[in-house]
Amino acid sequence: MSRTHKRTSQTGMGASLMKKHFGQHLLRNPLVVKSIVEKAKIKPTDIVLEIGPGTGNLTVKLLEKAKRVIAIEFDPRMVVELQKRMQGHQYAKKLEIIQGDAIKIDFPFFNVCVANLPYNISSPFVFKLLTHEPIFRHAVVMFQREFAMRLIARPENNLYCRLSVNTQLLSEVKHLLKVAKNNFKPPPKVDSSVVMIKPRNPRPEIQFTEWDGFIRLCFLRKNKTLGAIFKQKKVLLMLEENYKTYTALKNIKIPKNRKTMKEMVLDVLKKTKYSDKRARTLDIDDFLL
Ligand SMILES: C[S@@+](CC[C@H](N)C(=O)[O-])C[C@H]1O[C@@H](n2cnc3c(N)ncnc32)[C@H](O)[C@@H]1O
Repeated sequence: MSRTHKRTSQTGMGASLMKKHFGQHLLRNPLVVKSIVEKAKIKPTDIVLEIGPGTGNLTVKLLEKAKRVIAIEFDPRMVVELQKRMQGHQYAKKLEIIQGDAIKIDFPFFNVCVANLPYNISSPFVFKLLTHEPIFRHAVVMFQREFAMRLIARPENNLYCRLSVNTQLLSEVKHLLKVAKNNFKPPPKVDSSVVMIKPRNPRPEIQFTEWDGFIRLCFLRKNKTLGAIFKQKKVLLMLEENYKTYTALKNIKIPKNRKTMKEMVLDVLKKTKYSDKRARTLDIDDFLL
C-alpha cells in the first residue's frame, strides 16, 4: 500500500504533531468534505490523485467513489497516521500512499485530482497541474481565498495577474465553494475557497516557459503601458535570456536569421496597437495575438 517516494492508508492526531510549515490545517467539518467530494464528480472507474491527504478526512470519502486513490503526503508522521486509520478499512486495498513532496514527484496517471492544499505550494502546484501530461479531466482544489480569486480574476479586476492569465489560458477555472477558517483544525489565519480547474483539451499550442516569461514581464509594472515596459533595456535583456535558457533547456537550435526578442515584441505591440495598453486591461486572447 505504500512507498517513499516511497509509496507506502479520523485519527486523534494531537495538535503538537501539526507542523506549521506543512500547512497542516485538517478539515473538521464533514459537510465540507462531502461537498468537495461531490463537486469532484468522481466516476467508479476513476483514478484519483490526492495531494496532502493528512490523516485521511477526504481520502476515505474519495475511496468510496473512486476505483483507486493515489495520495501524495510529505510528512512521514501523517503517512503513519493515515496507515493506522486505514488498517482493516474496507477500501484499504484501493489506496496507495506516496511519501514525498508533491512538487518534486512526477505525478502518476490520474483522471481527477483533489487537494486541500498546503497554501505555501499553491503556485508551483497550479503550474504543475496546468502543464501536466497526459491531460486529466479536472482538479478540485482548496486554496487560500485570495489565491483562488487571483486564479479566476478577469481583466480590470485588482487581482488580475500573471497567474490569472496563465491559468485561464490553459484551463477553465471556476469558483465552487467558500470555506470559512473555522472549518479547519487548527483554523488558518484566512478563509479558503474550493476551485475547479479543468484543463483545456487540446492545450493551446504555446511554448509555456517562454510564454510565461513574456507574461511575467507584461505584469512587471501593473500601471505601466506595455510600450513603456518593453522599452526598458533591462526587460529586453531578460526576454532574450528567457529565450536562450528555454531553447538550451529544450535543446532547440536557434535559427540564424531569427528576430531578436526586442524586434518580435515591438513588432507585436505595434501591430496590435497594444503599446498604449496596460496588461491588467488585456484578456487572454489579446495576449495570444
Ligand atoms: C491542509 S492539510 C490537509 C489535510 C487533509 N487533506 C484534510 O483535508 O484534512 C495539507 C496536507 O498536505 C501535506 N503537505 C504539505 N506539503 C506537502 C507537499 N509538498 N507535498 C505533499 N503533501 C504536502 C501536509 O502534511 C498536510 O497533511
